[in-house]
Amino acid sequence: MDLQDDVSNQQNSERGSQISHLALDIGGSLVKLVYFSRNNDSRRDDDNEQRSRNECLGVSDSDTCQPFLDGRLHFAKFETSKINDCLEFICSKKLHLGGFQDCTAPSSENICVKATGGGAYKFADLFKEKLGICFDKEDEMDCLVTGANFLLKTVHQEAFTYLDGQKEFVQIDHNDLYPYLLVNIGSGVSMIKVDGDGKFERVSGTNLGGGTFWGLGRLLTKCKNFDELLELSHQGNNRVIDMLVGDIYGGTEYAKIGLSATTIASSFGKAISDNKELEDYKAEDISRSLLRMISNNIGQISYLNALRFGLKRIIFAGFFIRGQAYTMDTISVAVHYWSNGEAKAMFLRHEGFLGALGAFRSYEKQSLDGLMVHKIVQKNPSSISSAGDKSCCSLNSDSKNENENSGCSVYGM
Ligand SMILES: Nc1ncnc2c1ncn2[C@@H]1O[C@H](COP(=O)(O)OP(=O)(O)O)[C@@H](O)[C@H]1O
Ligand SMILES: CC(C)(COP(=O)(O)O)[C@@H](O)C(=O)NCCC(=O)O
Repeated sequence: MDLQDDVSNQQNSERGSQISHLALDIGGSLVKLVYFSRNNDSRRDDDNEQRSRNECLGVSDSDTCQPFLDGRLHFAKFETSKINDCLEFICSKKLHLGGFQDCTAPSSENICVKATGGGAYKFADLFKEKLGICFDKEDEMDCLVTGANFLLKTVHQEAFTYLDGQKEFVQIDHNDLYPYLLVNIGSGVSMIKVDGDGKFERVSGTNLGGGTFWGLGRLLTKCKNFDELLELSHQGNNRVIDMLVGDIYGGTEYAKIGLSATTIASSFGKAISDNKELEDYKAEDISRSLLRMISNNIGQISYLNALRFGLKRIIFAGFFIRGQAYTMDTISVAVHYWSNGEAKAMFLRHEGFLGALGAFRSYEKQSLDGLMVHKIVQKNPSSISSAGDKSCCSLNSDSKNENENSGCSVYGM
């Protein structure tokens, strides 16, 4: 089944499903949306559609929930700078009204949607004006932690390590989950020591984050979008621009302090002596260097914070990572190198949706509409397949493309 079939299945399915509980995470770079659709139990057709969709997702029939419990989480993201696309999407799907479809519809000024991230404050008036909804604001750090704990506890094969091109899923014992360091690499970076559900402390952060990579990359390479910049980095060679220990030490290592000749001594350092202008460098090499610089730096600061609190597990999330092999490898190597192999870097398949998932979960705290997502997931992890609006993939690990993370449902980008 190709993507198009899948999308039309999805659309048919949405016609027969009840959409509810929209939650938003509006960050400095991206708006992330999560919403839930419960399949309409009275329609047998939907059973078949669900079945064929599950086949396409690699979810076996036996994994399918009973229709009355059955539901799906949908994920979507938009650039924050194109917030109007997001408003249009919500409006076209009536996501903001979804939770009330079966009840007497309240007047729109009573409709509150869970929202987190800085944009929950910045864009509150815009959402009120355009959609007539108000934001029920949830704390960003709280949501990140709730989202991370939710994924780690309930989604099968969510966390994995990535080293030397090898991706290995980690089965985390629920009783041995805490403490860990959560490093969310969004526009900026937050480092949070997590000790339990709702028990956490933001211990550090850095302003050299995903926004820095994308911002500098855009200026230096003239790339038009983030994916293009990432794509370029695949073909680049950072050694053209980075100053290596060998460049300083005449081709040899600095063995006394354990630095090999190929260690980067100074990111972008070669540019000071090359007598070259920006145009003389290839965009690929600039992108590679930049990606390495940011990833390395975050890996190192994360390790130092893990060391500070004696944490062995560092979980990296945020859309900067984007399931990128080179990014994950660089971060992992940095953590491994600095910790002498003591600490472990882990990544999440739903890396970019922690905040939105956390905001979504806060509906449950208020037990709205008897939402039983948690129970559904517990009962059957693979059945909360995430489906998007242009593509569809599963929350389980059977994704056709290993690198295709759960940010699978990408709409409007
Ligand atoms: N399509 C995209 N457009 C812009 N940035 C992207 C995109 N995909 C990934 N990114 C990266 O992800 C970062 C944003 O990550 P995210 O976790 O959404 O943070 P925020 O909450 O600050 O928006 C960007 O700064 C950029 O590095
Ligand atoms: C301010 C933020 C929490 C906002 O989150 P974001 O939109 O970047 O996901 C984050 O950008 C951050 O933690 N910046 C680093 C600030 C610092 O500690 O220096």
